[in-house]
Amino acid sequence: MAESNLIMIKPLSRIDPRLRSKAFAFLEKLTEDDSAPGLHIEPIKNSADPRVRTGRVDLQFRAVLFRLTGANDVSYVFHGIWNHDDAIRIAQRTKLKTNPVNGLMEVIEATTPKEEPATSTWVPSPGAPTAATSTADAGPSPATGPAAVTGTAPVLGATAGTAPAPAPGPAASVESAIVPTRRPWQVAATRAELVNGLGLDEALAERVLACADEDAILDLAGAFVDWRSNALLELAAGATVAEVKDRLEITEAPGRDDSDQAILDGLRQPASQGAFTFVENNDELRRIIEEGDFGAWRVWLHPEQRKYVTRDYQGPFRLSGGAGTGKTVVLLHRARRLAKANPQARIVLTTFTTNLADALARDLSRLDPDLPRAQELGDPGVLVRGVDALAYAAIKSAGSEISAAVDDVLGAPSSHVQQRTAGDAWKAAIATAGSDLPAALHTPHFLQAEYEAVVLPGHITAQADYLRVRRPGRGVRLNRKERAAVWQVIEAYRASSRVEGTLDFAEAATVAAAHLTKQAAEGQGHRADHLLVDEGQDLSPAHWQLLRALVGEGPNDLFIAEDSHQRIYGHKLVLGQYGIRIVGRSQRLTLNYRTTAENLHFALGVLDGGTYADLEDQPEETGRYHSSRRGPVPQVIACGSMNGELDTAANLIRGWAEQAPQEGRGTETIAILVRDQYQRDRVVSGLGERGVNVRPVDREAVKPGPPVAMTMHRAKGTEFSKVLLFGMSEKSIPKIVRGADYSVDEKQDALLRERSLLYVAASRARDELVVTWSGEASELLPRG
Ligand SMILES: Nc1ncnc2c1ncn2[C@@H]1O[C@H](COP(=O)(O)OP(=O)(O)OP(=O)(O)O)[C@@H](O)[C@H]1O
Repeated sequence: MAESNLIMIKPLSRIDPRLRSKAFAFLEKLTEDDSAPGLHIEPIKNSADPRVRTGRVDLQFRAVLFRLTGANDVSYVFHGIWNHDDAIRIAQRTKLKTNPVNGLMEVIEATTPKEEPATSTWVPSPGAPTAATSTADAGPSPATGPAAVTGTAPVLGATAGTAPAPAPGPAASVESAIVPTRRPWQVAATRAELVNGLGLDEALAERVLACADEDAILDLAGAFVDWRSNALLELAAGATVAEVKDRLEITEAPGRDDSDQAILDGLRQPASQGAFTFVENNDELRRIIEEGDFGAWRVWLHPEQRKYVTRDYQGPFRLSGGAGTGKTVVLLHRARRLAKANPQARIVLTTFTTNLADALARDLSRLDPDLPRAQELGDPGVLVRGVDALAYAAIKSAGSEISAAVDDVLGAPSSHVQQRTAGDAWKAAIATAGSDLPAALHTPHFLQAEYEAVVLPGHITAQADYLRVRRPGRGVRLNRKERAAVWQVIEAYRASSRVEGTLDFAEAATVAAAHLTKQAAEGQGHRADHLLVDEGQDLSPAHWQLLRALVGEGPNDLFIAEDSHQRIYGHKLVLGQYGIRIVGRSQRLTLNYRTTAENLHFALGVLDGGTYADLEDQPEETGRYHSSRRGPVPQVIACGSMNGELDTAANLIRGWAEQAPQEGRGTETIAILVRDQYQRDRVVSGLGERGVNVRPVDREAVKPGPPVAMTMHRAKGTEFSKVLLFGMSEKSIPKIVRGADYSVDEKQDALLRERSLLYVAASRARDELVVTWSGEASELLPRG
């Protein structure tokens, strides 16, 4: 009996649900004893690679594998499962090889069996994807075969078919020309650099140079499973050969032969681990098979992601990246890496809302169900909490000692601060004490922003201090009289909260930070060793003060994931002002895993016209991001009336829901996103009247069942296969942007947040995106 290792290939690991249990049983047996008679592990006559084997999954299906003999053990590379005849043909033609320049392993398909594999000719297997309509069941699988298992030129990442969206209802006109798709492209490298520097063979280099537009190079990238897929994607995004090598951590390793050991060595390089993984045990194998492509993030990290997971930093680090570039995935893996390295470490993983924190907690369990989890702030293990929940936990654990911090921040001691201030408290304070306020400042929005950006962070408790405080980044200038008027309202607000025994969220975070800072100054230490922050762009000054106070300065103290294009709450700020000095420790992820290139292009189009700065106040550019996947161009549909728009939506959702089972998905992977709860409920009832059942989602998680409707804010952190953005008319832009009562700066910032909100919403769509409105279209929609 001979145990063996198993190496799974990323895109081929998606196995038709009907074959999952058989595939698992087969592979489990293979790792226990590859000579077990039921497996029928057999070499193939006239095969291009003598290492190739087929194995019997059941009467109809065969697995194709490669057997590698290392110094001490045997490993199998799992290539895929096909119908018997296809499997034999693929096994005859496919070969593993070591790249002569960089030593990485490659999967090559020979044009004919036993012919020296045509490394110089890329040969798509029958039915392999060549255009935007690549689907998960491309390849030689029969109708009953494994939809996800393709030929040697499989599709990367496509999880659902890309059938055109069902026709819109009556009284609607499709404005599909809004999004240009084909963008001209030219490789930023010479032929010699591609061949001698990167390691592409001559023919592939030729094909790369011949690609005239983005579609062509993306299609070419999708034809490979090994390191070349990511390398071509980087080239598609405009990288030079030096940049590709740097991002994928490709080093030169000439002289490696094609021996089994050389191939195994090549497989262990970071550039290979984005596509190949050594399966650790049967539990892991089961999860890889069961989760298929949806669990790919758990197993196959892009070399850049891996770098940010494993590297140590001597202080705060900032990882930026557009929607869907895998920032959250990095955070989850990094939390796990830190917890495994030191089980006693107190690791806090936090984000802006409770919903997002719940999603992080669920995904961390998916990543590693056995990871030690902390229940309370200060316990060893990983604690996952929303940032406001951290503040309240710190306040609760302080007991009556919190009184001094309340005094410090608010100017009067109190330990009765567990309740939250009512949402309309600023309005009430303006009504009580706002008579001297100029009209432009007469808004709860302005006062809350002033309070959170200037008053609380500075621990200002007296009018005299407010009158002379610096107000960087606040836009609106205030003279002395205006400041006095603002202060009167702030005092009224504080007085009312004092009577009620409440704190608002920003006050709670500031008070908690003050308490923790004092404790640390008294030598009582900090509550956490490592803090990992998601959605950093949405956090307020008080949050950053709290986070800085929770963890002492030191190695791996703060790791911040953020995307300033997705700031939909709060105001722009600069981290350095809150004791978080990044200086030179920031990097960006650019490969979008979630959305198709077409949807990404649309989403990025929404951002045009806004100017953005990151958390270090550096300009943030749009347009750097690229996607590995292709799909239909988003449809934008103008409707004559609300009723017409509802008819269109009903048609569309009905059609998508019918397609879902054929595409192997539940209907809850379809979402309608709207601007607010009122509209959400209106859509749900309007569709109900048209016989289409849609479930409104609020705070709860999305569960298997009918399509869902939710607000664009709630959609943050989620993703769906198909998304309808409903009601994208000019009227959907809220009053603060249109109304006369607001200052120019406030309006501009609010408009920027609206753009970001639409960008967030559009970037939730993995496969298909449709946008509808009635009346006048929102000015934020991209124009063709
Ligand atoms: N290495 C990977 N392999 C496969 N899928 C991945 C990988 N990394 C991320 N993904 C998938 O891409 C999608 C987006 O990932 P993630 O949520 O981490 O991105 P994000 O940058 O945090 O996005 P957002 O800013 O929009 O929240 C998820 O479906 C995730 O599973």
